[in-house]
Amino acid sequence: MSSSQQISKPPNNPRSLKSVSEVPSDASLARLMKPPSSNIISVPAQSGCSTLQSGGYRNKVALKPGHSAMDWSSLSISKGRTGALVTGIDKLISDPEICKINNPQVLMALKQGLPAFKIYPPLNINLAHLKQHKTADDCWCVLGNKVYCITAYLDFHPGGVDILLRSAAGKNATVLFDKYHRWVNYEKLLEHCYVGICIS
Ligand code: HEM
Repeated sequence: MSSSQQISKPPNNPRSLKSVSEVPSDASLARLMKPPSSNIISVPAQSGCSTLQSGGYRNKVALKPGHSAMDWSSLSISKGRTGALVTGIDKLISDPEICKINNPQVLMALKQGLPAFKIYPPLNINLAHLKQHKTADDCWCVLGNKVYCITAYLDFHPGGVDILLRSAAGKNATVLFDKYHRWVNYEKLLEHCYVGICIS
């Protein structure tokens, strides 16, 4: 075989033999591809989520300027890290029942200004005490078995302040939280608002 014949020999790849018009377009290729369903974890529908109501209706509220998810993230990192987003600590320290159910060293750390989310072992908080934090300027709730102060988060909540004051303030909000948005990572979102463990 001469060197010129070698150069003109068509390559082995059969696709390169087709004319441009024979090569399937992206859309027709996509039709031929195996559906990706085998890679997708099946997630049950969220019946309580307003996003799934007919017509794509969403129950989100218009947040005030400066109250986006990004703003919350900055606030949480700046102020939250110092413990400044947790309200009502004075009430906690002066509650005799709380003093009884907590290790004195844990309470001392709190009195000395250590942010609650940094305290280990975490503070124990009973339901009677939780109920004392149910107003817009001092609002706590339970998610899972964890107590969070959501006072600063109220105005950042995409579902609005009212629903939180009605259904979460001073209460265990786990069932409703999961009903509306099980996918929201509250442990991350409220990381610096963590107060302690709820003991019943
Ligand atoms: C207490 C901690 C809570 C946090 C950190 C939180 C966080 C969030 C976030 C991040 C969203 C946006 C979700 C998305 O776009 O996919 C949202 C939406 C919403 N939340 Fe909450 N939430 C909390 C509690 C609750 C509770 C207790 C209720 C109900 C009683 C509720 C009702 C709603 C509603 C109605 C929406 C709008 C959903 C939509 O229309 O798609 N939230 N919340």
